[in-house]
Amino acid sequence: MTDTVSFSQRLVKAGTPIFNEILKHPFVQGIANGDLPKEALTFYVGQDFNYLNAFIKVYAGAIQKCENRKQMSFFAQQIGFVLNSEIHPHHNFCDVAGVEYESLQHEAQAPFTYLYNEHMYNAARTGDLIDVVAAMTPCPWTYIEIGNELVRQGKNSESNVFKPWIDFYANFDDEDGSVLPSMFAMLDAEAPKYQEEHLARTEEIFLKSCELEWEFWDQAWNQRGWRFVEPKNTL
Ligand SMILES: Cc1ncc(C[n+]2csc(CCO)c2C)c(N)n1
Repeated sequence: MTDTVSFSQRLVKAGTPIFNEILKHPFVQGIANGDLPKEALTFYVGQDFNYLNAFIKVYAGAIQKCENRKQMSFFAQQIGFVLNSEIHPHHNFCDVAGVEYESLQHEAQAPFTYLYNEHMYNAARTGDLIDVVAAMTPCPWTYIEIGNELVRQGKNSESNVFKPWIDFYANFDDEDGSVLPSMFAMLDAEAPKYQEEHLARTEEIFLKSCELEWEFWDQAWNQRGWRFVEPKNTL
């Protein structure tokens, strides 16, 4: 019976309690209800710009672990996508906050941005392809699920200032070449090569990224910086 559950389904099942907490988070509820403080929005965009730069570099690290051109072209396409398209939801937040996007592109890295980025870099440095993909999957998985859930709840009405953000993620896989199905397929193709001991560690990598997604929202909601250190801005 357990054999019928794919590895990606196992990860999604394990991550669902964390995803449910993400949905309840006041920042995500603020997107749903079209009401977020300017400070939370600008903090989020400044940190997310930094996160996306790391995400692109982790894709480059994943390319080094590929065994065929199909996998390589998927990651290469995603690098282009993150560079060119992920900026749309950022512009939505900036427009609502009334700030220029360019003014938020040199923010110092906050603690959970650092932790999440380093978590992905570590998977790319020390793990196999399955481990890097496991570290990266909660990013599209949770955002696409948030978008879909908010559309199901009818939150993307014309009156919601965050309609463009919700629609962007709800329609995500139509626009950019099925990132989530491709990542799930890669996880499922790699998983049979490993013993349970390795897969349990891969699951932990996935779950840590899920938890760091929650922390990323929470960090922006509270504008949480370093306690004692004053970090330098990114160049
Ligand atoms: C903290 C954080 N997590 C996820 C996303 C969403 N996201 C970023 S890149 C990408 C495409 C993957 O190829 C997606 C869905 C975000 N913006 N910030």
